Amino acid sequence: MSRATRAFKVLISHPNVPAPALELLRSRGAETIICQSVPPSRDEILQKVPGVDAIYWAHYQPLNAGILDAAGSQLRCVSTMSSGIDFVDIPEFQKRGIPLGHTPGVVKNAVADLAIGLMIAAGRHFHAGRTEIERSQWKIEQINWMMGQEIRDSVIGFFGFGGISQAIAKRLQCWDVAKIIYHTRTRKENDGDFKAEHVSFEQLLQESDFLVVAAPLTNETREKFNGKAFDLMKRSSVFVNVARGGLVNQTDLHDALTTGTISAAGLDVTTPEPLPANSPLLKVPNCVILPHMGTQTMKTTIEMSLLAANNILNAIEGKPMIRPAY
Ligand SMILES: O=C(O)C(=O)CO
Repeated sequence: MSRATRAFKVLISHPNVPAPALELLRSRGAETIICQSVPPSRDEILQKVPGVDAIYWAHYQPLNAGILDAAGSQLRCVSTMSSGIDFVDIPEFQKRGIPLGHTPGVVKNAVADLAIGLMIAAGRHFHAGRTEIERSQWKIEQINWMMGQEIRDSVIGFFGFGGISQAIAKRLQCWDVAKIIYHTRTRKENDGDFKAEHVSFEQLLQESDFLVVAAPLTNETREKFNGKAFDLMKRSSVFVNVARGGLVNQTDLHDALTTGTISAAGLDVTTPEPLPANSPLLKVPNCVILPHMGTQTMKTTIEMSLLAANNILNAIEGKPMIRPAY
């Protein structure tokens, strides 16, 4: 056992946290108390959390005062196993001075791969094409059928230019794109590494052939992509969201897709999640929808799980978390 600490208790909110993360915690003195319900049950968490030293939050349900109160005043730290932390009441953590960690960075490659998949799937009408086969409407004899948007010679726009956007931009360096532009509050110093240009939000909307959303959900970004925004986009543009459904007004997106205001959308995230099977968005042929699986590769999931475990171990050992959330 390396750098053994006194025994401490960690509540693990989900039974499927990868074994390497559990083994790491145990090798450093943790007693792991693992919730067994899938999806996680708040009742089970509330029953098991009293008295723990740390909480390993491996799902997206609200993490707030109710959980912290139930844990008790001995609680020393919490880490989510996620990059996004929009479901966490951060002011409550700050008020109590409880260190909070999360797992950005390690998610970027898997999400970038999936984002490019969505750009192509939406831009080249994968879902509409499949639907036409099922409807026996295969019209290959029509030269202008299923015309899509190529990545080559396109302006690629990013809303947010953190790790995920930069991983996409890095991949696209050899795709012969016309230009890479992005909108963030302030210019990113390393944007030259990606030959990317900082632009206003309006310019991003007006110039992008593909507009990729990869930014946190905050009060400032909530429903940033609404009817007004879609109206400014090109009619041929492809909208991709790999961040959070809450950045988009989904009714307005539905209207923009069905009225031809924009050409297509590729979404890994929606509101709500899970998206109900009768959602009108699922009936829109020019919308490719995935069930929030951006990080669903074993490699990335293990990396996320180890980072969350190391956040906790650092805090327990009195060191700064590797990826503190505030
Ligand atoms: O890590 C996150 O926040 C995710 O949304 C994973 O897809």
